[in-house]
Amino acid sequence: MHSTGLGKNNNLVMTDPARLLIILDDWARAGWIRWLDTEFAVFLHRQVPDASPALLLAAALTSHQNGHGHVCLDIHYCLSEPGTALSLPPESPVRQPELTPQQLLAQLDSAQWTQALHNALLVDDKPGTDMQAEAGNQPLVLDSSSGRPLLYLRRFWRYEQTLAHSIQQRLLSRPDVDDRLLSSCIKTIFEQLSQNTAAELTRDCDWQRIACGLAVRQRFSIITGGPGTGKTTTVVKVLAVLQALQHAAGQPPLRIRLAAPTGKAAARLSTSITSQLARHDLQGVPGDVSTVHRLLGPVRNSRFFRHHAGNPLPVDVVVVDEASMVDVELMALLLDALPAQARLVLLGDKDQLASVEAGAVLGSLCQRAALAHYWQQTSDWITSVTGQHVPDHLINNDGTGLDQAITMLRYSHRFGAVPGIGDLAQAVNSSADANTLNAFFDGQYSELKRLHIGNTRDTAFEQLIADLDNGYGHYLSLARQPPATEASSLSWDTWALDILQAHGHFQLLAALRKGEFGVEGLNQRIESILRSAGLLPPWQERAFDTDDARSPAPTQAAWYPGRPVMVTRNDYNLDLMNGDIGITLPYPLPVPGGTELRLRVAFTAGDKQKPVRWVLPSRLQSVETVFAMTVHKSQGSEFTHTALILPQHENPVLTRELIYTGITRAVRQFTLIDNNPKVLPGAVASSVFRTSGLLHAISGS
Ligand SMILES: Nc1ncnc2c1ncn2[C@@H]1O[C@H](COP(=O)(O)OP(=O)(O)OP(=O)(O)O)[C@@H](O)[C@H]1O
Repeated sequence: MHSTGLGKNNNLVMTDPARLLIILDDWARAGWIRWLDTEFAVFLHRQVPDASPALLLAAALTSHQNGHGHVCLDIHYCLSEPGTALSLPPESPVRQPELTPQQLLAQLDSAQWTQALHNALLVDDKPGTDMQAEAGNQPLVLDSSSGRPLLYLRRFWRYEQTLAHSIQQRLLSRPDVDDRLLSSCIKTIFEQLSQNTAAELTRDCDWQRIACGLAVRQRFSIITGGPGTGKTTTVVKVLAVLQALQHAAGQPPLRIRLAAPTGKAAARLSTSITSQLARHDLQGVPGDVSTVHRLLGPVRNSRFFRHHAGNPLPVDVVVVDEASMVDVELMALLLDALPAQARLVLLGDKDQLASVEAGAVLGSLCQRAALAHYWQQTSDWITSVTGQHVPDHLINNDGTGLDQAITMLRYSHRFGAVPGIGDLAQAVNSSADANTLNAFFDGQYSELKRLHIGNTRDTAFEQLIADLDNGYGHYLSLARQPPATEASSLSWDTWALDILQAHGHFQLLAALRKGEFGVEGLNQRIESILRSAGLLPPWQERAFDTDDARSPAPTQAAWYPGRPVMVTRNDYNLDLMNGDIGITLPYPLPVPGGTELRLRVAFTAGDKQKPVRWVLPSRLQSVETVFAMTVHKSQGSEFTHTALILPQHENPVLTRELIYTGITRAVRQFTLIDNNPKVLPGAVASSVFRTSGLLHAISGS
């Protein structure tokens, strides 16, 4: 076993930078932090050799926090609850370090640590405002303006300031809107498009109308709500109202762009809006949705985009769906590229897992959404324009300007026939206890099932996976009935589209990556289950070259018909986005003397002329098998039947947000697979706390 060689001198670590670096090295070897985090501290030490160990430790932990989705290190939180704040121990540590971060942090107090951060060469401790942000050149920024010392890498601090400044500006400069005209347009559009379900008519307050009014009234607004609360339905009405106002004013139609963070989420929004457009004549409301990256225009082989403050997007309105998945950098770049006059409407579920990258922007902005905090004058305006009355307990004259721009939709229309899924998600969200959670699976809801399995060799698990109606057997049976080799390319495309659609029928989600209950172990196990069931070809180990089955190519060993893969990195050359799912299938290709079937990966292309893109497997640089998918990767997707498998032991990765996100991916049926009765309630009791100074930067000053 590796030893740091420090022996019992651990109490000297905080007095000697060299010893601290040895400890950081040990943490990286133990898999508790990344090498990048350790290297960052080493780099700073080389630049400024007299930087204190406490500062180097803070720098490494700030970098570690960025890797866990936080924009900064919250000094107080880190000292008071180091395990939770730093998500340590990690999901699958290599080993226990000689001295854990928790033990080392116990040697520090907040005043001492903050004091050690005052180093003029490395830390900017008077960062001022966004406008002066370029002035400092220290790599770290200590922002104490909220009363809590927060340590940032300068890059992230600048993104947050840019965002805060831009949102503030938009909130301050409202567009000119004639309230009487707006009121009449809302009335007309809602009457024209309303489904008028019994549920809708019996509720006291129609939040969708309120959301519509507030989104039209401002240049920045957020519509948040759980699954099926009508975010998409509402935004279509917002856009229809905006175009109607333009029309009434004799102005040309607004230039509207719709975007989502992943290709999959973009396709889902496009499908939803297109189906509404098919039912109603909505002039000027587009059905095309692009990814946010594509909207900004990526410049090949660089981190830059064509659109930025110097070359703004030619738009009047931008709508971003699934905004909880947009990280602080991308959101800052988007706001930067948006003309000052344009409206931005963010849609998303504030309770879902945040982006994997640093910065839970939507979650931070919507922290106060449940209680609305509308001013009396906002409430009066809402009543006069939309006819709705805001309940008294949601009115608060101490609300912020940002509060006035946020609407939370509170009634789900999605789960009418399958209320168990929505009710369970809500119970998870409100931290229900073990008994309440268990009661959901006692048979009262046919849409909720629970499998207790000790390991993945359990027959019940095997049956679930291979099931022909509700498991992977569904799409794989279709995949085993290809058209005739000589059939038209349209027949092959139609077949592939049916399979891609059938694949969305069932998905197994996992919380972890490693181990028997992590996606890696599960993918192997599921492959072998499906092979034994005769649903996948038997030649697992034999290499199957993608263009010639007779010449094995070791690097391509994993390709076989039926293999589902997920793209893990945007590939602009192939026009595939992170999160896109393809299925490996045979495809007829001309060869001398006839036609032969070769393996290709079929992706939905979203193009009526060419609905399927058939990609040569070897061209796919970053893909992984996706029989099991992490809950993180499942965001922005939904599946008719979703199964969530939990590990045998509690783990810091398991949080309320993760369980909620997993459950809400289910449309008709949800199956929980677990064994240890403590794991579900333990996860539901622990919530992700994303440290960020964004809310204070917008509203606190
Ligand atoms: N006011 C309403 N009355 C009746 N049905 C509604 C209403 N609003 C939305 N729906 C229906 O509820 C379903 C979900 O709506 P929608 O897709 O707009 O919700 P969402 O919040 O965008 O969902 P998701 O979180 O899944 O993206 C749709 O079938 C829609 O037609």
